[in-house]
Amino acid sequence: MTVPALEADALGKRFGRRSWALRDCSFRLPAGRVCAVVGPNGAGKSTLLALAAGLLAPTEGTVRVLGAAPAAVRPRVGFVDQDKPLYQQLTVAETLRMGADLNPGHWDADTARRVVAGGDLDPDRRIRALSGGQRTRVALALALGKRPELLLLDEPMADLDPLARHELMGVLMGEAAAHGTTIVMSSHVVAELEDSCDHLLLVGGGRIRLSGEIDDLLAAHTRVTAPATADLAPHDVVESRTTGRQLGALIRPAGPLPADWRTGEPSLEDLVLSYLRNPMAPALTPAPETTEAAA
Ligand SMILES: Nc1ncnc2c1ncn2[C@@H]1O[C@H](COP(=O)(O)OP(=O)(O)OP(=O)(O)O)[C@@H](O)[C@H]1O
Repeated sequence: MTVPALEADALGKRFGRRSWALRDCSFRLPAGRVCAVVGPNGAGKSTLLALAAGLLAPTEGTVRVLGAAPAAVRPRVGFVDQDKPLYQQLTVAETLRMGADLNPGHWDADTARRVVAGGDLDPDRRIRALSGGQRTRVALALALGKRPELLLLDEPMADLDPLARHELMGVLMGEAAAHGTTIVMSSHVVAELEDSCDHLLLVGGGRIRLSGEIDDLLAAHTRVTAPATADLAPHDVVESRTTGRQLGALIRPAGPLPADWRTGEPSLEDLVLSYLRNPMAPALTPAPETTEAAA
């Protein structure tokens, strides 16, 4: 069996005495996947990534990264925090040199230089003089230069312009394809993730609400239009709305659907938005054994 890139078992993190940022999170991410982590503000995405990066310790449960405790595999993991912490007084070139010094034997200078060059950045410019998006580019260059097996990115595209997003997404996908790098990336822009990600973790209220391969998750759901009197009861209902004599719903069918219902597969954005609009919708997180068998 291949070792999963990321594996959480009943993982929980509490800040202070009562406030749980994450609770009872169990999932398994096979190696080599590009995984989107989505969820509303305050859902627990950054907390989850910081736990995986070993920057926070779990309050309960476990998280294993590349088959080991996060702290034990730090050299094999790249992490770009939402705040992109960099040394403000260093220049761009000095920052990349620091990357090379900190990662002897596995520093990919070409990739790091290419990421920086794509932004037309002056290598002698100090970090403190860069814009937010330019800083993101340097942070991504540092993380990619490390040639990590797992790359954890907390909203990496948030302050990039559309062209830079497109270009850097291409660089990330190129890395994943060329080196089998597992990428876990939180984002609020779901439409952008549809073409690049193959795995989804939807976090809400500190819990995992959806986890799995995106194709499987989409195939498990059906958007239906039925007569207003239709009985949805045997199915798991994510959301439903009646307008006049018609009922529109997103369901997880529990069996064959009546022939007079119109049906279609949702898009990823439709699926995610439906779950976000309906925090009480039943979760779909395959049992770890199932994921393991599929892997
Ligand atoms: N250091 C901390 N101390 C206390 N509470 C915290 C801390 N970090 C996060 N939290 C709380 O944990 C919860 C989850 O926060 P987290 O930053 O993980 O959410 P998020 O999904 O990344 O949100 P966003 O999309 O806004 O970035 C929130 O209620 C937040 O207030």
